[in-house]
Amino acid sequence: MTRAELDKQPYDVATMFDGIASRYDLVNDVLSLGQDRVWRRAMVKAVEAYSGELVLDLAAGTGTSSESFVSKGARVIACDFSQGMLRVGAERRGGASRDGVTFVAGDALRLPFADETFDAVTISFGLRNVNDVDQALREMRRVTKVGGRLVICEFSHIPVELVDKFYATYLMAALPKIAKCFTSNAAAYEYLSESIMDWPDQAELAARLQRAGWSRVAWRNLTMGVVALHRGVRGS
Ligand SMILES: C[S@@+](CC[C@H](N)C(=O)[O-])C[C@H]1O[C@@H](n2cnc3c(N)ncnc32)[C@H](O)[C@@H]1O
Repeated sequence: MTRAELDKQPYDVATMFDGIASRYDLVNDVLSLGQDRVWRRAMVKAVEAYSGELVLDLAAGTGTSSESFVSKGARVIACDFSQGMLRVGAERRGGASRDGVTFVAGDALRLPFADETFDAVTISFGLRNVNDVDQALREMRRVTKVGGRLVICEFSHIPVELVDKFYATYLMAALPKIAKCFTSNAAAYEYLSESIMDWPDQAELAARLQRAGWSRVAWRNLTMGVVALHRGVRGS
């Protein structure tokens, strides 16, 4: 089975997610010990999507990250470049456009949307998998309305050294073994661990948001920094 490498070639990333799509959400719940639900609730609060707003959930996968926003009355475009993930999401919801969520195939590096389309843009556990993070941050800004907001939910780093070492051991030794019990593509979960370890820390990601033109950049840690929520506003 295919796994991506840390150079994140788009074909390898899309094929890897095609291959794990059917059990993706189940394995997430197991590996995060249910914490993913806590992180998603925090994400909804951070985005504060109001009734009538249009939200882009980029790298939406099966749409699990998108569903939460419609409960607040917003409409969501769930965009991803893995046909397998989109298919599982659409089948589960009974159609590609249902109850406020519309699945759209698209690449984060060349988004198929006009300038200043969305009130808010979100990306959950997706940015780490993108081949050119800075280009994705610029593209997300391009499609956000002036005054609109960006919220990124992504794995990050624990600022307490001892706890971080323990977490690194879980990631590199235990996580792929546990994943093996639930999926036929354990190699995809080796990639997950490696890509988390390789990902920039909170301050560096914030600096990259600023360089991509986002204003009022800030972040907050969830579960001691296992995950961080970064936010920014399109100023002009
Ligand atoms: C870990 S999944 C996250 C799915 C969902 N957001 C969630 O929270 O469960 C990462 C997703 O990023 C998508 N992805 C990676 N690079 C992409 C790109 N360049 N354009 C669009 N989607 C991309 C993958 O296809 C995959 O579905």
